Amino acid sequence: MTWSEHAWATIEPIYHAIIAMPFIAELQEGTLPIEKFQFYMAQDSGYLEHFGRALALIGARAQDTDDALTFMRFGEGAIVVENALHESYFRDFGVTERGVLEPTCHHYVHFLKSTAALDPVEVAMAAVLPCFWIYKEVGDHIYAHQRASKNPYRRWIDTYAGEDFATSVRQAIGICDKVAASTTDEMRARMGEAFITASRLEYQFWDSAYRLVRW
Ligand SMILES: Cc1ncc(CN)c(N)n1
Repeated sequence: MTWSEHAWATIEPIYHAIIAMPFIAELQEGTLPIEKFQFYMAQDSGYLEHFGRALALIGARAQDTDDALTFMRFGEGAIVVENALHESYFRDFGVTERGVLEPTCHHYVHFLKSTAALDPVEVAMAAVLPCFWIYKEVGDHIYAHQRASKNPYRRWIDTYAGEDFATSVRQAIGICDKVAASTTDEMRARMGEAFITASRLEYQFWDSAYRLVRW
């Protein structure tokens, strides 16, 4: 079993809890109240900026230059491509400003940035993996189960169910498996812990958007 297969098996209950969340079910049906999606969008815009910074930092710290380049490109993608996407979502969904990072987003981005800066780079790579992998699985799940012919959230769903994103996800998983294969059991366990923490925070991110949790 590869490191990533084992890691995914450990977060399977979290993933199932995520796809059972009202936020995801209502996104899929197109019935999610607009203010919950607006809250999510505004927080996610802040998230993506800091996620991009964390990815660039991991790129700078990666041992292998190909991996460094891949992570720098991930960072560019998060900041440039996804923020541009969010600008158009802001217009389409009537979000006027990003606002402050609310508690869950604040905690999540600071977990990612401190891990990227201070923990071994393998652990940092594992910490950002759920941001790729869970979104891919959730995007595929929603895409496969959607029934509404006119879903206002269709473009969002298509982004994460698309082939471009799938390619990045495969690359991120591949790099984690490669670095895991050449490190110690202790480091693999630390990678697993970081993967679980970020997966929990993915759950919290959607949950707090559904409940509109503010400071
Ligand atoms: C909170 C969060 N996590 C992950 C992704 C996907 N890059 C995202 N847009 N937002």
